[in-house]
Formats: sequence, C-alpha cells, structure tokens
Amino acid sequence: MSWRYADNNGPAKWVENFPIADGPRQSPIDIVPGEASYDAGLKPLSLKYDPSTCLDILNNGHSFQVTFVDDGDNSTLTNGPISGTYRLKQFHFHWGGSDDRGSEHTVAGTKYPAELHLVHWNTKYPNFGDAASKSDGLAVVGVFLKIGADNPNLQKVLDAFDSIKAKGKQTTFPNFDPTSLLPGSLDYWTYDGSLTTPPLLESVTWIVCKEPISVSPAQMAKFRSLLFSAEGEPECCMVDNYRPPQPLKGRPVRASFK
Ligand SMILES: Oc1ccc(S)c(O)c1
Ligand SMILES: [Zn+2]
Repeated sequence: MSWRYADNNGPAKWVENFPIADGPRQSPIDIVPGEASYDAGLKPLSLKYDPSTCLDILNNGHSFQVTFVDDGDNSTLTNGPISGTYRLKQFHFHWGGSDDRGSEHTVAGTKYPAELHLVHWNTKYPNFGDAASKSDGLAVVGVFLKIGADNPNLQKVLDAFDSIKAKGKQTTFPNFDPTSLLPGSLDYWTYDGSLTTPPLLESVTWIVCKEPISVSPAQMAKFRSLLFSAEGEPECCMVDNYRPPQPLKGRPVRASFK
C-alpha cells in the first residue's frame, strides 16, 4: 500500500489499511506540560553513539533516514525511562511546507517546523523487525527543531541531499555523530506510543526532549528540496510528512524534570 501525506493517501486514510491507526496508544500526541507528572524515579538518558557505525543516507519516499550498523552495542540508549539496552538503528525527520508546522508532537498546541526521531530497538529481541512488533520493542528519542541560528551539525546531513533527491536514492554517509544533533539539556517527557508512520506499530517508548535544537530558514528550505517522487515521475516536493496529534486515551505523560 503506497501511503503518503496527501488528502487521498494521508493520515486520515491510513486506518483503511492499518486499523491500528485508531488504537489505544497511537503517536504523536499533544504534550501538555501542566498535565505531565514529574517522576523523580526517571533516570537521565544515557546516549552513547559511535560515529563509525554510521552507514548511509536514504530517501525512502516519505522521509530520509540515516542508517547505522546495529550488529553490536556501539551506539546505544540506556537508562531514561527504559530498562535494558536499546541499539540505534536509524534517525529521520518530519517537517512542514512552511515554518509554522512540521513537527509531529506538539507542546500545548505549539507546532515546531520539524522533528528529529532517533530510533532504537530493544536488544532483548534478535533484530529491529522483531522488536518493532513488541510492546517494549522500540524507544524513539524525539527532538524539536526551532527556527534560529544555522545549525552546522545539521548542515552535514543536508549537504548529502543532492545525492538522494528522489525516492529510492541512497548514498554512503560515514562517520556522522548523532550526538551533535542533541540539545544541551536532555530533560524529557515520556509516554507509551507508536510509530507515526504505517504500520503504526504500538511498540514505542517515546522520549521527547523539552529543549529544541536550532535550524535556519535556509536549512528548512533545503529539507523541502527533497522529493516524495522517484526519478522519472512527476516531481512532488517532500513536505508536510508529519502525522497530526492523536487521542491520548488516558495515557500518562511523565516528565523527567520539575
Ligand atoms: O522505524 C520507524 C520508527 C519510528 C518512526 S516515527 C518511523 O517513522 C519509523
Ligand atoms: Zn518518525
């Protein structure tokens, strides 16, 4: 099924092929800070990434992703709200057609122009695909992007875009350190949710950082130069590849900070 983000194939239609779209723990959500409960038992995040595990960058037709070698515990997430060790598999972004929208999670209704997702899988399972079907299989760290100063670390990713403009294009992307895309503070909100793209699996412990990283307007324009379409197809700009907030359905949202 070729799902996308347009009126005929976008988030409102996904339930037709993925009924879990109306499930009890769907993502993203609107995070209301005043309704989140501070949990003193939540540990700080331990993110330990090895740039030598960075492999390639791919336009998959609904975002672009930077993929990592995950056959060892070189790049991991531990502590925070999770137990055990989760390995970094990939990171990708969601963004808007203009600076007033693009993030998936919102904060008291505020939309950011983009959102970074660092996707990790629980090593109690043999691989990402298996983990993705388990209720505690994945942990995704979300980081908001806010319009401001040019972000030189992000620029390294954007400089690869000319090689992956169209759907299906892929190129090598060695020695990138995703730590360089993290905000100064790792204060976070956490709740149980899902992938925000089909198959919308309810296997994600979401860890959303309170502090955004910066992105310049010119850098946002570069995001919008990618295409949803493959070479030889009518060009369709890759913009607004975000799912809107979904019903909380009684789920608790905890804060790691006061
Ligand atoms: O594999 C994936 C994990 C999380 C999210 S939000 C995706 O879009 C894909
Ligand atoms: Zn995502």
